[in-house]
Amino acid sequence: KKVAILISGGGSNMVKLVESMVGDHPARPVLVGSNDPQAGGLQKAAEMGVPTFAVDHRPFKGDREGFEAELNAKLAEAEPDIICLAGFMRVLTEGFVRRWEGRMLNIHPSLLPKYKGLHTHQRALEAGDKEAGCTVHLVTPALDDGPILGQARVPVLPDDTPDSLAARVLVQEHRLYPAVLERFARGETDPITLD
Ligand SMILES: N[C@@H]1O[C@H](COP(=O)(O)O)[C@@H](O)[C@H]1O
Repeated sequence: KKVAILISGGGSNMVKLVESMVGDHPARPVLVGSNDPQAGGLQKAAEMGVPTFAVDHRPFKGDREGFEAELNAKLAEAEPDIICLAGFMRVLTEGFVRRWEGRMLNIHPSLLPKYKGLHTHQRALEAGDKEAGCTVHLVTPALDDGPILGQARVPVLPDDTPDSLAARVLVQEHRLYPAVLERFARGETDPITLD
C-alpha cells in the first residue's frame, strides 16, 4: 500500500510513521506534503528519502476549493492508497473528504469524542479530567468525528500544564499512529486501545 502523509508543522508523528514502514510492513511512504513551505517536517521527510511537496494555503485566502484542487493534483501524481493527516491543521471541505473517504486517517490529541477542535489539553485540565490521551480516526466531513480506529490514554498529573500534558500525550501518539496504520494497511479496522 502507498501512503501519503500531510503535515503543517514539525512532523514528529510523520517521522514515526515513516520509520515504522519497513520490513514486512504492508505499506510504504510515497509522499509527504504540507500547506506550509516552511514546515520543519518537510526537511525531515526529505532527509529520510521521502518525496515532498508544499502547497501554500495563504495565497488562496478563503478559496479552499482552489487550495484543495492543487493539493489533490499533487496527491494524484503519487496515487496513494492511504492518506495520513499528521498535525495537518487545515480544515478540509466535504468534497475533498468524500474523494478520499474510507482511506484518510487523522490523529487528534484527545480521547474523542471529547474535545473536538483545538486546545484539547487546556480543556481537559480546566474540566479536571483524571486522564487524557489521543485518538486515530477515519476522516469524515464532520471535524474530528469519524470512526475511531485506536486510542491511547495517559494520566493527568496534579501539576500538569497544557504543555506538560501535551508532551505526555505526544509520546503515546508516536506509538498509536504507527500501530493503527499497520493494522489499517492490513485491512484491520477494529478499534485498539494502547495502555
Ligand atoms: N494534531 C496534533 O498536532 C500535533 C502535531 O505534532 P507533529 O506530528 O507535527 O509533531 C500532534 O499533537 C497532533 O495530535
